[in-house]
Amino acid sequence: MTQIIRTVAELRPLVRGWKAAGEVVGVVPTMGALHDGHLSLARAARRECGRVITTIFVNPKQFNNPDDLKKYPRTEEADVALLSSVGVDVVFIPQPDEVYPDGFITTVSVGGVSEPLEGRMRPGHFDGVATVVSKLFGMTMADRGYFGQKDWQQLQVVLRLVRDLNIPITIVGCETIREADGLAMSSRNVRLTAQGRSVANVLYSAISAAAEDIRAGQSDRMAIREAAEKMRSAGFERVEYIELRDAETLMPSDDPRKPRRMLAAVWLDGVRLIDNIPV
Ligand SMILES: Nc1ncnc2c1ncn2[C@@H]1O[C@H](COP(=O)(O)OP(=O)(O)OP(=O)(O)O)[C@@H](O)[C@H]1O
Ligand SMILES: CC(C)(CO)[C@@H](O)C(=O)[O-]
Ligand code: BAL
Repeated sequence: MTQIIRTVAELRPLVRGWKAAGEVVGVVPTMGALHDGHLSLARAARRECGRVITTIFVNPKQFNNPDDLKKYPRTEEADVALLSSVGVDVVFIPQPDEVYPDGFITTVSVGGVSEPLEGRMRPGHFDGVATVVSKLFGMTMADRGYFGQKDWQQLQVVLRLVRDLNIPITIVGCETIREADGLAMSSRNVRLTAQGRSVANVLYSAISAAAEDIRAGQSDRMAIREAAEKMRSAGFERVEYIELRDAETLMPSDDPRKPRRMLAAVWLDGVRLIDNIPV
């Protein structure tokens, strides 16, 4: 039976009971509007943990764009049904005034890895993420936290956060789940027009081809330029960035012996899409 819990006061005794019984507790933080990408995290948690909590909270502090926050899809009832089908124990839906009560003034800010790419394009975004994730870890007292590789930089920020602050949780990074044509699943995909949706997969196919070309010896810069060109010809309004970075620090890296990641953010139909792949 999946239980919906909306307050920390109700959640805490339940989790304390589980822990006293020796159960491992997993948490899957989300902002709702769930799709198969989220459910894959919940399924991984279900396989690996005795108890699973999925949190749904649209965190205002991580939206640098008020319009994006206003338009963020909210589908609570459907989300709870999907999580029940995966066998999640608790859907925790904290209320904004409990997460950020009057007088709340603390910000958790992770240096370095938060700064480039998404951090530069969405000022304040990772402070918002690091602050709410720290709170969700504290509220749920989970032993394991599940995050998607689709938000690669976010995953690296969270790994750094728990290491630097000695938060007693193991972070698990789960593979990106894609539509049949390769488009990474995202709650924002529903805002694409039919025409936009029909070309959106060019984001993944173009960066995949670039990664392949780099592995075959083409220069990083040339491969990236060709990928950007493909997206523009497919009708993308804007290629915000395509970068090849050190997979962990997200700093520029031209050393192919170290794990690298190609990360991109683009605009299509007024929707901002991101994706990333190993190189
Ligand atoms: N396609 C996916 N594959 C694997 N994990 C995913 C996928 N999409 C999202 N996730 C993960 O699910 C968690 C919650 O993400 P979130 O609620 O922001 O969903 P989203 O679909 O990425 O939404 P958004 O469009 O806002 O980026 C994050 O850890 C995120 O990385
Ligand atoms: C991790 C997260 C739930 C924090 O609000 C959010 O950034 C997300 O959905 O990826
Ligand atoms: N998936 C990361 C959350 C966000 O875009 O705000």
